[in-house]
Amino acid sequence: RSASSPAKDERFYPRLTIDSKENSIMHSSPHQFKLGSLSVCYLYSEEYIRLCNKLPKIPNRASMVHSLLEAYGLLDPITVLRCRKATQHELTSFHTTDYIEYLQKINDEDDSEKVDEMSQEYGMGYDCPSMPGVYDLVGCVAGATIQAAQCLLDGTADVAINWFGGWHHAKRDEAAGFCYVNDVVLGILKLKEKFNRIMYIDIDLHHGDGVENAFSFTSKVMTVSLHKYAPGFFPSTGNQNDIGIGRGKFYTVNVPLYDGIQDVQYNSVFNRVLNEAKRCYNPEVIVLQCGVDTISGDPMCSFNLTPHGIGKCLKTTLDWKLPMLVLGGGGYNIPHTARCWAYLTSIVLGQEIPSEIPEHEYFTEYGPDYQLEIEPSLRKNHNSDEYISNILTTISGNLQKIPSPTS
Ligand SMILES: CC1(C)CN(C2CCCC2)C(=O)N1c1ccccc1/C=C/C(=O)NO
Ligand SMILES: [Zn+2]
Repeated sequence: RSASSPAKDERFYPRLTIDSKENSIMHSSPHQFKLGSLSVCYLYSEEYIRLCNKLPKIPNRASMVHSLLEAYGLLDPITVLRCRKATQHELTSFHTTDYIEYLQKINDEDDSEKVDEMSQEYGMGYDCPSMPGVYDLVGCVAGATIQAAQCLLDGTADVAINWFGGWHHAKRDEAAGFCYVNDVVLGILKLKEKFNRIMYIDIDLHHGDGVENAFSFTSKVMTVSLHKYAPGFFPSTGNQNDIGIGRGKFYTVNVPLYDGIQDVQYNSVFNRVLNEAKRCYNPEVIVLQCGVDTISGDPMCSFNLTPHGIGKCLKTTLDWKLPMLVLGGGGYNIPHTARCWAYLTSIVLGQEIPSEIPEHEYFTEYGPDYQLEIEPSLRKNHNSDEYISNILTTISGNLQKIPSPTS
């Protein structure tokens, strides 16, 4: 135990027993996570999956993710929790009552013309089409992430997973960027009931603006976002000089990147920034938004990562042995998104899974290779080494200004 951090409860450390029967088929392969088994919970319900399936730009994605996890046997060692809907009171711990009551009003309205009159006021429109059942969806997404956070508060899990959450753009009083509710903010507010220093890490292609805005004034939550930053690219915020304000100054970290970045450079940036942020901030709990619209083959066609590279980021944070809330996010090549989140789940479990996609209901979607691995594309990388080095210097300079805990 490092002297600086108070003696931590055993529950938050991975138990180093090797339960050979149900868990962790251990191989010595190089990328194999350390021996040991974490207690992991996963939030799910039929209604939740059905509602997520209806989202216009990611049809059926929730079912494909869930089915692949099942097919690989990844849910066997996991506590699968049926998620409940968030209450209006829970939703308004971040969102305005007006906005939540608006969602309730349009929930049963399927005459989209009538809805569209009110829509513009609450961010509903092209990016966030109003859809029947939107309040039910919002309740499930938020309820699942809040429940996942509760597992970490109770210590009933070391890692809590909600692959159908991670909607990081929603604002308190409006939908934004395809996000109707900011379940990430709601989960962090739940964690704040017990933890004093929460680190939010966002590796989605897009800047985690909604979460950053919610906590830019406080040092209780450090937000770190790595994302594409280019003129006109949504949400067009999150440059390296965006570092938080007031008491939150230096507790917002942004790593703006250009198209074409691949695993090695991305992992190097991630490890440098996150290990320094951890050393300076000494977080008690981690929230990781794992949007995978950064993968080669995603229609966003921007970054050029593979599940292996994203997996290395997850391993870096798992090695800290802190309780973790793991969320989904973007990912518009649906089979690739399922491949990636299945692979990340296997890393959390320290369980090796075969490259062959197992037979299951959506098997045909994984053609023509029917393999788990994804190769990088042959695309130019616009991130020069000097650009990266300058960004790292700036960020390191800012992190050094965080008062050390003893002061
Ligand atoms: C509507 C979708 C979400 C889908 N999409 C592409 C992908 C494939 C088909 C079109 C977008 O660019 N979108 C967006 C449109 C406007 C604003 C934001 C987003 C995406 C946000 C995001 O991923 N945050 O993490
Ligand atoms: Zn995204």
